[in-house]
Amino acid sequence: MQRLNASEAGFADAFDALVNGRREADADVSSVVTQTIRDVRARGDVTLAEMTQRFDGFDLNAAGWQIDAAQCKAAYEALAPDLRDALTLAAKRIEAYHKAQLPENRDYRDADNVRLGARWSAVDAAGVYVPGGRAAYPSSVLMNAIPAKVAGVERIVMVTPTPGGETNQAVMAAAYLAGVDEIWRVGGAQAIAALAYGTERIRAVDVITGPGNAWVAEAKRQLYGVVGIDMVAGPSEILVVADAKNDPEWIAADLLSQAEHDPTSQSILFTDDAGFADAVAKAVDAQIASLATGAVARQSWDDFGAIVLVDDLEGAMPLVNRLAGEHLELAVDDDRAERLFDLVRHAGSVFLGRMTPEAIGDYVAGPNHVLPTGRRARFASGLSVLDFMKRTSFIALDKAAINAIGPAAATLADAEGLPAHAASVRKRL
Ligand SMILES: NC(=O)c1ccc[n+]([C@@H]2O[C@H](COP(=O)([O-])OP(=O)(O)OC[C@H]3O[C@@H](n4cnc5c(N)ncnc54)[C@H](O)[C@@H]3O)[C@@H](O)[C@H]2O)c1
Ligand SMILES: N[C@H](CO)Cc1c[nH]c[nH+]1
Ligand SMILES: [Zn+2]
Repeated sequence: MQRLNASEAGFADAFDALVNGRREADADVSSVVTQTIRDVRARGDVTLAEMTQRFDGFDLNAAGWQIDAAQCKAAYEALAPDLRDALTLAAKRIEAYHKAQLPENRDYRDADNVRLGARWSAVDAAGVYVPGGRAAYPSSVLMNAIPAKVAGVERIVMVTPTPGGETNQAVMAAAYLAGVDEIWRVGGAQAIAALAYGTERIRAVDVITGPGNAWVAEAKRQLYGVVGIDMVAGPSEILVVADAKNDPEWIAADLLSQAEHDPTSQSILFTDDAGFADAVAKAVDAQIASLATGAVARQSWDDFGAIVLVDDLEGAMPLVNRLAGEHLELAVDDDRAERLFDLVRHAGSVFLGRMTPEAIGDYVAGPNHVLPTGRRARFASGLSVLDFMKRTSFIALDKAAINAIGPAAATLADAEGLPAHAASVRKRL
């Protein structure tokens, strides 16, 4: 973990390095992914089986390529009651939040009696990536598949790695709860390529959503345009802005909640109190020692973690905006959290006040936990129902309407040197 002090000489350069440090697609990841995409296009299922053997350690042809609906239903029914209740609560809250995102069609006539509007429709097929390399993510099943369902997608195809051939009961139960139509036991960049281009077994989809590690995120980025994507959601990140009135143990746990996802996750604390910074650093070290995920969290914290000491928390906000983090906690009194929130320009999701740990958003709050990473909150938003929909505009004119606006169109066509355009309008005037 690096310690930075905003009032020391050299801070600007050190902070620039923190902002510009690449944790995700370095040249290696990028070229490996390009080659993987080529291989999947050329050899389809053969490549998927080979890569699954190499990375997930099992034989797809022997273990089976798919998890079927009956297995998912059985997993749901066999789930421990508290886990089933938790999944159900999460699903209900996620569904309610995302239903409110459904857009409205428009259809109206303007002052020239031109009929204008736009009609929303769902994509035909969506591929949802559910990570599964280091941890199993039933919550990500819900966060992807429920918005797709709410949007009205007819075919929801889930891909997820099953390391060692082990299927995860909670993931299957969540797929049943969310109404996933197909599940393929493949992961990584190869699964994204399979969804984008199709293989002998897997039919291509129109949109791919979901989070994943650096290879998965880079594959989505490279395949955008062949398919639609939600955004690039790679290794998790958290920025915490906290004053000394917090319990350092709570803030340490918040930082570690994202560090434990991936060795390239990033957790950064901004505080205005050097003593509090020391206490959090100490608590992080102590807590890592007792985490089952401690090795991953240690690597993330050591390599990418930071504590930034600032003069005042309001002054930290321009720095926070430059980092444009996936998650931002404002762990201060509620009224101050509102004031700091007003200064936020770039963040995937914001957690207000001392009683709102980021982990609540990961599971049960309702807004989507698939969020832009790698500073992409500057231009991207979290997954929503709209990622599974597209808008078709429409125009209808009658004689009066074309006489009103047609001459201007013909004049513009003349100016562009496109006489067939001009004629197609003038013939109707
Ligand atoms: N941003 C978000 O919204 C969000 C949400 C949840 C999880 N996440 C992130 O998702 C990620 C989950 O990662 P994971 O690894 O546990 O699961 P994963 O499913 O994303 O990746 C596992 C797959 O990665 C591939 N892979 C692993 N090492 C490779 C290598 N050296 N070369 C090529 N391919 C390789 C393999 O195919 C493997 O099956 C974490 O980074 C986590 O932070 C992000
Ligand atoms: N924090 C992750 C998004 O970066 C989402 C998640 C799922 N489960 C636990 N956490
Ligand atoms: Zn998380």
